[in-house]
Amino acid sequence: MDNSLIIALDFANRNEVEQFLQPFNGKQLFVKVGMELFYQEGPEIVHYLKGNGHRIFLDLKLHDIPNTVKSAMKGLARLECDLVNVHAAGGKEMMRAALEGLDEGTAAGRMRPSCIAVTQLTSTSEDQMNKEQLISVPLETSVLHYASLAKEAGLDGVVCSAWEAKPIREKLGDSFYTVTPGIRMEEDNTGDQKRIATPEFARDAGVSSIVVGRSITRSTDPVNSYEKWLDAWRRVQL
Ligand SMILES: O=C(O)c1cc(=O)[nH]c(=O)n1[C@@H]1O[C@H](COP(=O)(O)O)[C@@H](O)[C@H]1O
Repeated sequence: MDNSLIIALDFANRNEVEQFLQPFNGKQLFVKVGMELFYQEGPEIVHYLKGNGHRIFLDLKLHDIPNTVKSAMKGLARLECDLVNVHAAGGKEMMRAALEGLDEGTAAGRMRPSCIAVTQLTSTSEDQMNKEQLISVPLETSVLHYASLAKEAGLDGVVCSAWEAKPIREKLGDSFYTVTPGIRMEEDNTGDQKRIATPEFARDAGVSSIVVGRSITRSTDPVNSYEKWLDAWRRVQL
């Protein structure tokens, strides 16, 4: 999670993933497998990507009763991904159960996957949160609250927007990961994201990693686009 650029492989099936990866000529990437791809292809897609040397963020955003999350995480740990996630809204007990499941499912001698909690989705605006979730505090307060719960539960970090990364680091420390989607270049389409930020803004906020999906995966030249993004992200890291 150390200044990585994570590519969100939001594709419908393995065939599309293979087509996307083919021009990268075996380059090892940090990729995110989300529910669209996983629900279609199952654990096999993780084996395939790992087999090709990619690091994996398995983004299934677990949110259920603690017992169910624990059992699900026990199974997911066996896939030996680098990073998995839950929804902080599931509560501290559920987050602790997620870690217990991961610990139980991790083979002896292996590192358990890092586990982070989604705070408020980057597609959620403050107005929407106030009206639809009936949370009447500012959005940053809600994100900080969820981040604190995640830390208390023992998680390794959170998913948040780059806008909340700095206050989270200030409150919870630099070693607590802030993984931030909703990153866009000035010229990119916003799509359904509400709390977007540029790579430069993310750098200044000190985020741990950025997640980039459609700006790369829907580009007419994904390799060139990836290199451009990597350049921007690396340049801003200096
Ligand atoms: O957990 C996530 O990865 C996630 C959390 C969040 O708050 N917002 C968010 O966009 N994501 C994911 O990050 C990716 C962003 O994709 P793009 O908007 O296409 O760059 C998608 O795969 C989302 O599922």
